[in-house]
Amino acid sequence: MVNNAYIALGSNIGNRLQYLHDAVKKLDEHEQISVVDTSSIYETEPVGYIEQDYFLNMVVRVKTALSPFALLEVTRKIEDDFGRKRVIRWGPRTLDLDILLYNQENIETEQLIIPHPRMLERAFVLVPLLELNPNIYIPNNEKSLLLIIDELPDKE
Ligand SMILES: Nc1nc2nc(S)n(CCO)c2c(=O)[nH]1
Repeated sequence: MVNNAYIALGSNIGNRLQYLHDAVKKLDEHEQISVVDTSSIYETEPVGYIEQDYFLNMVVRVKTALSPFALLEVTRKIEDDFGRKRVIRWGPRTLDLDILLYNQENIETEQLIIPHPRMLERAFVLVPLLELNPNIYIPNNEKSLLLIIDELPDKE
């Protein structure tokens, strides 16, 4: 059974573009993952934590035979391979991979929550996601994503 998943990538340290490019390549090189679509790369203002450098963000669509948990292990390994130190939660990072959606499933466990719990608050996720699929369905959400983006609080 081939599954469809969307993964958000972000980087705001070092050669951000190279990190994103290499991470997408690593995903695609995995024998049970193929990257079938990649969004544009967006420069975005950091949200969440204190002053950080701007991020480069993108979203990719993958086809995979892996379970959500096996896919999570692969994304965590790629983050670690790129020297992602989870020193400060929400702090600067060489590379961040977040599983956004997996088929149209709802998953709520300690290690993994899908749909990603903060994705509807993040223009840096929703905009590239809509680029890939303007009609994307997000489980447990009935609101138009464009309306959600419009209503996101501006940086004060
Ligand atoms: N613009 C932007 N802000 C962020 N804040 C955090 S935490 N992150 C890491 C994603 O979890 C980002 C990000 O990727 N982009």
